[in-house]
Amino acid sequence: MSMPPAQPSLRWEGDAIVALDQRALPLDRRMLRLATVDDVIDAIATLAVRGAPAIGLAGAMGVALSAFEHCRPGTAGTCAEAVHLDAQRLIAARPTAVNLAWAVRRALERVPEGADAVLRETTAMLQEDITTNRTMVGHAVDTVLAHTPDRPLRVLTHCNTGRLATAAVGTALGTIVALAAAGRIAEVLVGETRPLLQGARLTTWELAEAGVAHRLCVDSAPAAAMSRGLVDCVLVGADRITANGDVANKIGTYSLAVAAAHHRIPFIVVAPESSWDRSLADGSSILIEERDDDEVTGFGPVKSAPPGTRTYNPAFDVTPAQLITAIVSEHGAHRPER
Ligand SMILES: CSC[C@@H](O)[C@@H](O)C(=O)COP(=O)(O)O
Repeated sequence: MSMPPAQPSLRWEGDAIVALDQRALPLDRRMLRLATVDDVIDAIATLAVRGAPAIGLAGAMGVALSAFEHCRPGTAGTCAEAVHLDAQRLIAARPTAVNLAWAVRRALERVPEGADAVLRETTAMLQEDITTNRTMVGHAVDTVLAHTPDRPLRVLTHCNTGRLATAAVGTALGTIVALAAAGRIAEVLVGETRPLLQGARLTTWELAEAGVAHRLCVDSAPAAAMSRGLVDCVLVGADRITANGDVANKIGTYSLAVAAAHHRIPFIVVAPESSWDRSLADGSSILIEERDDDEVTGFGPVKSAPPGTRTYNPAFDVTPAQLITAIVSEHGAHRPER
């Protein structure tokens, strides 16, 4: 199956989820058909579907798949129990992005009304993601322009926060594409985002698709680029934002924020309201996903470290609120207290 560029990264089709396999990009555009809860868990855990809003939507659709499997007339008791167990497994597929738990729980609320009601809820969530993206990007464009010089900008971004990570234009990357459409982008510097290369494989692909000028750099280059005046603003997404404004995002985000603060460069986070977790006072209690050694000791079949090398491989880090210039959602810009 191949997909023309404008189609969304995931959708419901017939009796299954159809998703672009992000593991294969940019070399191969193949679509996956996820017909069972196990398919969805595997797609989320292996990052075939990735990015906080997108895994939330996939998780919610996973609840719909579970409801269609377990809930038929006369199965009320067993249905609720079975779907709740599947929901717990879906939430556990990736622990850091709160959007996953938020979306799965929202879909779960519809289970007593039957599987069709769960599916309708996921369709509503998908539509909401489209309008949320649009509104959020509008606020984020205004916020960036309020904090940067009046000329085409050099912006730096990390990981992938575009249409692949959401159901629509994206968050930070959607903002960059909108700024480019308004003639306000000179160049985007894209951090490659080791170990799984979401920047190198996905963000460059999206920027090329949108016709936005960009250069790829290794994850250790941004501080040097800032010191040479190559960065006017840093724009990133979020996986979980705590009550005080601490932000968990892709590993490497924290070091970008430290470097940006040192160089007095605005550091702006763009994320929907569903990325906020106000039940946590600050980022110290965010559960950070640790991933397998082999993501660091090589890439795909190519090994770069001696066999048996142990690794430190957190998928995310936490940027303290005081390093953040603004956090922008569909409700507007929030400036964390310093
Ligand atoms: C709009 S996506 C926001 C975040 O989910 C994104 O910045 C990120 O860290 C994604 O990590 P990933 O491990 O690729 O799912």
